[in-house]
Amino acid sequence: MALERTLSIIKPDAVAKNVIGEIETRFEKAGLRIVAMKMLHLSREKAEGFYAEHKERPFFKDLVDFMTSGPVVVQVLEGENAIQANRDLMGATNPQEAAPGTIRADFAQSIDANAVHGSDSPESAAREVSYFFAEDEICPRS
Ligand SMILES: Nc1ncnc2c1ncn2[C@@H]1O[C@H](COP(=O)(O)OP(=O)(O)OP(=O)(O)O)[C@@H](O)[C@H]1O
Repeated sequence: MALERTLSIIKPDAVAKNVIGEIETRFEKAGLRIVAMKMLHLSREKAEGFYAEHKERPFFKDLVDFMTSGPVVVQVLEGENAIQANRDLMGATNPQEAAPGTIRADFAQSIDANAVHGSDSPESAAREVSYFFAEDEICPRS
């Protein structure tokens, strides 16, 4: 077991539904420590850079439109196997396929408006955490 950090985003649909607190509670109850957090409204440039790996995909413009449609909450979660633990809490990308009790099953309405993002590998976690946070904005490891 390894202590990891992962980047999580509460997307505009979940912020608009007033479920920020419920989602943060799930992280805390699962033993994922919130070690950095900020609310912001992404510019197109910031959202396009974040999702650069998807820029040739047909859904890229819709994804950027959606991610810039309202504020998001970005946080760094730390814990044992945090990357996979967070993805287990999130559920499948398509909420119709997400297991009962997951964040997406409970709060998401569609594959675009799917409530949360979570890094999917150690490499993407490192890139994504540093895309939003300087090292001195993250609480030191406990
Ligand atoms: N076929 C699709 N149609 C529309 N939007 C999509 C589609 N596939 C993915 N997306 C959107 O792009 C995001 C990034 O896709 P990716 O394949 O990285 O999914 P993910 O890793 O499950 O989700 P995320 O990266 O947000 O945690 C998804 O969360 C979703 O909002």
